Amino acid sequence: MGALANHAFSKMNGIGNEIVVVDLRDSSAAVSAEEARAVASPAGVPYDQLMVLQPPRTSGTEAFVRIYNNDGSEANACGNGMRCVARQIFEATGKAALTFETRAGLLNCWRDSAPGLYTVDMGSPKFDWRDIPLAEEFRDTRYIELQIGPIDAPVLHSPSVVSMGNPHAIFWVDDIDVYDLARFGPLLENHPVFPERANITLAHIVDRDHITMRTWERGAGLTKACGSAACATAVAAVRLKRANRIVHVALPGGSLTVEWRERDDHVLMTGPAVFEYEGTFDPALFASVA
Ligand SMILES: N[C@@H](CCC[C@H](N)C(=O)O)C(=O)O
Repeated sequence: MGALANHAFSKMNGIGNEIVVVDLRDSSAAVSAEEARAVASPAGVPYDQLMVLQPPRTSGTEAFVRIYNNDGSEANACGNGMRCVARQIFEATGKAALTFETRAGLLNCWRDSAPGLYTVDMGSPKFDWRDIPLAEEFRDTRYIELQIGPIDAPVLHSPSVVSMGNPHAIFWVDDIDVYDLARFGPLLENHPVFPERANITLAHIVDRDHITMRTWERGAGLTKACGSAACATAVAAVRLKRANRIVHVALPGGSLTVEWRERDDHVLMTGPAVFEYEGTFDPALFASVA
């Protein structure tokens, strides 16, 4: 039956990115890909990412957080989901700052001075083609040239690529709404140059302080917001010398502020985390899970 039957969950969102949080810190059970998919099934609780808190592995951390996309795949990083997890633990503990561990490493989170906003230190971006990863060598990842058959939109051939713990490709366009991202997204996500697939973003630089964007997420499809994509996009724009180190990023579900801090190379993402409802998983959801 697995780890989640009859277990409590919180449904939250980070600027419209649908997040389910499950606290399994008192258990040694792990969530399988099949269980994660069962939660996302029509009878379950719709989500883009399922954030599962497991017992801490490193002293000084609150939890090891495993992150599942709704196709059951696991991600190393999820900015919006981490703000939701942080809000839940801030409210439970009253602490002022928290450290979590993810497959992307240790992440520090704190409450912003503005009420209702939370900051996650997403760590350092990576640009080397081996770290993103790409299937072949590209010396300069500020732009790479993709060989793409069925896409006849030239701007969708030369993205910037960045790892923010997970792989991102950012396509710079004049208007983020004219391209059919639901059609191009899956083709680009699964392009052979991305051996671990990639999150696909269309972004427009409004001015040095403002970017608009929308994302087709690896493993989750079109979402209202992707926090790590906002960080990757801000960093890529700074690398191209087209944005300042602190930039406001507008996504379909709301806005984030992203700072790529010069002194330690870390990327700080600030935004809200909204609590929607809580519940208990119906065991019937997992009846066919091995
Ligand atoms: N929505 C997330 C990103 C979640 C993971 C992503 N789909 C991946 O597989 O890399 C965010 O807010 O960062």
